Amino acid sequence: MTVEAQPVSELPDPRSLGFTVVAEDELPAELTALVDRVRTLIDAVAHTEAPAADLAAARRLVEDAVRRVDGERRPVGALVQRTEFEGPVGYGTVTNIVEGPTNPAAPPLRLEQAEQGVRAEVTLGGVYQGPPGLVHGGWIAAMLDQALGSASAAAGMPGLTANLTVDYRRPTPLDVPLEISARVTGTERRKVFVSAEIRHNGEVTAEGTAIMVQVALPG
Ligand SMILES: CCCCC/C=C\C/C=C\C/C=C\C/C=C\CCCC(=O)SCCNC(=O)CCNC(=O)[C@H](O)C(C)(C)COP(=O)(O)OP(=O)(O)OC[C@H]1O[C@@H](n2cnc3c(N)ncnc32)[C@H](O)[C@@H]1OP(=O)(O)O
Repeated sequence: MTVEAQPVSELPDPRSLGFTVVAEDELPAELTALVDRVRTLIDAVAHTEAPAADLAAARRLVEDAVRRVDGERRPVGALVQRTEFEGPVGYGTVTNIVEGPTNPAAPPLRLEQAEQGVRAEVTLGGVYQGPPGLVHGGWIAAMLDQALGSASAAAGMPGLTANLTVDYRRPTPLDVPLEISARVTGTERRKVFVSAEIRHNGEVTAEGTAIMVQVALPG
């Protein structure tokens, strides 16, 4: 495959483009702890068979919690900067639905730079269920998309997904560790070709390929 696209070694500082940026290590520990507990709450609520009185009491506590935290808000589109990704490519939206560190609706996924591309381990509980005991196929696609986009960004070529293909090879079970990995396989002009897999016990359960298109940034 031809290699005409080059990594964008000099991405502009997103702040100069009007983005709000927060460094991940500057997120308050109290916020990340709260996100973690709300994830636990979502899972508990989704599965509870508690008596009505306990449900009503819990609802009142949640209403109180909403009053406490629903004050000043970060703007939608705010970016988080992950400093362990080398160079100016470690940006993502802070509320990204698949990996955003402040988003309790996101799974506890954290893609890391690997020898080739990116990789992560994640365990998905019952709130990610599609068929009984299995991860929803849409979430499988979403996690592959996130890994594919991150592999492109980690290689210095952030872009938007133009095309995504998913093959579901085996059922992907809930409540067990899953390994996700992705890498760049080629480039052509602004197109970045990427491939990714999800594995359980070393066996591929799903694989995806995508074309990410590098979007021209001003500056
Ligand atoms: C300093 C940085 C500041 C900002 C940083 C912000 C964030 C950091 C970025 C990454 C973050 C890191 C992690 C990744 C996170 C998440 C991953 C999830 C990603 C997504 O969740 S993303 C949302 C879904 N995604 C969209 O919302 C895209 C909607 N779409 C469009 O916005 C346009 O469609 C676009 C831009 C894709 C292209 O438009 P365009 O006008 O720029 O370019 P054009 O059409 O000319 O295509 C150029 C070449 O791509 C080929 N091409 C185009 N489309 C194709 C297709 N479908 N299949 C096969 N090839 C295709 C053409 O054939 C041509 O190829 P050729 O060079 O051979 O002629």
